[in-house]
Amino acid sequence: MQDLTPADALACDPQLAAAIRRAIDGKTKPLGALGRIEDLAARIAALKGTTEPSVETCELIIFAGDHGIAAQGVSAFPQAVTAQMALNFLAGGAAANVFARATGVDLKVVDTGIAEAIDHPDLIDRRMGPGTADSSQGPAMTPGTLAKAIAAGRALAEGSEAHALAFGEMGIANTASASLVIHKLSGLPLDLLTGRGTGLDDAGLTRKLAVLERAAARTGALTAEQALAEYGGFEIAMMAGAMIGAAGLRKVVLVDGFIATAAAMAARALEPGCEPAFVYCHRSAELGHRAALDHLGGQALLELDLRLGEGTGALLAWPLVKSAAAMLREMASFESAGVSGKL
Ligand SMILES: Cc1cc2ncn([C@H]3O[C@H](COP(=O)(O)O)[C@@H](O)[C@H]3O)c2cc1C
Ligand SMILES: O=C(O)c1cccnc1
Repeated sequence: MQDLTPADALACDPQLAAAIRRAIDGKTKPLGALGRIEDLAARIAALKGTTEPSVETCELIIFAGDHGIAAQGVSAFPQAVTAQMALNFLAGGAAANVFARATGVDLKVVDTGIAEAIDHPDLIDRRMGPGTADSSQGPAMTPGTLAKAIAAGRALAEGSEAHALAFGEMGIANTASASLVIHKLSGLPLDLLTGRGTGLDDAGLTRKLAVLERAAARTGALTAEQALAEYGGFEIAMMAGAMIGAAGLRKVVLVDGFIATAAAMAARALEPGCEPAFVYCHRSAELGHRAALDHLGGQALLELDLRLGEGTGALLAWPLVKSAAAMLREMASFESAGVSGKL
């Protein structure tokens, strides 16, 4: 990999950190009264390198791709749903479309490798192939394809004018892929990371865990590149690249649920300097998300028992992110408003 954000490039200098804290504490409110929105505002200001950050526009990029491991019966839904849902996104009818409209976010859909190719004028074609290979049998993709997927994701993020980028995904069986990637990157046990996804019953969950344990046993300790090539999806790899690209431009990265967290963990392993750009938007009800977030030291903004993906949790958190930045930029200080301080 070349030309990545240098480690610590996004770190905030102590003088600016102190100025941001003073600016927040000087606003017309009791000290700390905006709670975690203050912490969020401080992080955004540090990322943007100013006490008055502008974070007013957001775009959601949904990466769709299929997974060979779906053939092992690890999802409650058939693979055809990936293509069908991609068409639903393009027609504006999915949960992500509705939330994007409600929160004023532009939405793009990328084909990273849907099994059945779709012809639609608004679909962005970054096909790496007709889905990954079955990672319970061998590597999901070659190192060359992985590099192409990461580069494509970076370029997409770098081509966006939005101040913040949210990333969503669609890919039947991608909770299986995410569990394997997180397992290899974190060392957390698979049984803590393997959930019901789209709604497997008890027998289905037992089968899924057995498939994932077999798949994981094919390999030993892996680098982040190896973990993504062995077990990733095209959409997870492209999302990881997009997260690195967005962070390199100091865009706020809105990290969605379990699958997006797998991409964030990989992005952070590939480029540790990108972490300050990440806002963990919600904690998914998918088993394993809590453990993955704890491993990353990330505290999710929302806990709504969502377990959908598509970027839905990131979209719901966007008004919080936008409001936190606006607070710093627009809210009066005790001094400017002539409000008396604490007795
Ligand atoms: C109709 C429908 C819409 C979705 N939107 C997101 N997902 C979510 O479910 C899938 C992951 O779960 P699993 O690993 O169990 O297949 C992904 O496509 C994810 O985005 C959906 C799933 C379905 C069925
Ligand atoms: O949290 C997620 O990203 C998720 C959970 C279940 C199914 N699809 C996605």
